[in-house]
Amino acid sequence: MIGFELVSKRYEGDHQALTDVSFSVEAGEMAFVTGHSGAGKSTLLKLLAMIERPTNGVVTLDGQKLNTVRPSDIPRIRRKLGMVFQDHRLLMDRTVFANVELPLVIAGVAPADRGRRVRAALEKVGLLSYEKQLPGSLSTGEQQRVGIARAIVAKPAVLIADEPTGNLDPQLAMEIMGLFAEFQQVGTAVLVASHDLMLIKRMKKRVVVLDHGKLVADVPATEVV
Ligand SMILES: Nc1ncnc2c1ncn2[C@@H]1O[C@H](COP(=O)(O)OP(=O)(O)OP(=O)(O)O)[C@@H](O)[C@H]1O
Repeated sequence: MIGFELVSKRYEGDHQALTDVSFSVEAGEMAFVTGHSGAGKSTLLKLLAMIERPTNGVVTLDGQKLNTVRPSDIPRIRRKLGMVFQDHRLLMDRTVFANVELPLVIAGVAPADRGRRVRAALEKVGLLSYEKQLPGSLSTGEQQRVGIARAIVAKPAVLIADEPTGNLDPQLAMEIMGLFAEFQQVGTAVLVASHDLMLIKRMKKRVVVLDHGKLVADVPATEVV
């Protein structure tokens, strides 16, 4: 579902962020990508989201090579991808409902279908009764869950998250990770960048470790102790 084959990324100014990274994540699999600050975790996710392009190597999403995608095709391919950010990036002047509905509007889903799907996503994250509220009236953890509802409302094949629990307390962080694990169980490929090693250990999922842009370990879920 997600494939990296000898992927390197060099930013302008000669900064080598990733070097020859190869791994894949299958449908129904969840993996963490971890490593020190600056190790290349965000860059890896940005390549999948087509926010950045690799300098070398091949990135694939659902069998499609992203290297040769034309700019006009990017929105269509991005629909296969749900993205969650640490700072959730919600529209603060729109209701919770409108925020979660946005990907469906962009995808051209008929208004009659949107309400049902938005409510299903909000129910999944336990926020059904908040639909008419503005994000500012919600707690940080609740706002993060709205971001997750928005990421999954269009039923993406792949879910990626960049430090999604960065500013949450440990209990909430576990709850959010539990939600990701649920999506894995229904067949979504889930890739989460995090430097929270305690949390990663507790989740007992596969762990891909980056060090200065190189993949230095790929620990299967069964070997996470
Ligand atoms: N747009 C950019 N231009 C130049 N260099 C960049 C750019 N984005 C990232 N880098 C550099 O690439 C390296 C990898 O950055 P990246 O953000 O992928 O790391 P990270 O592992 O996500 O770090 P953190 O945990 O601090 O978010 C860093 O040294 C960073 O300074």
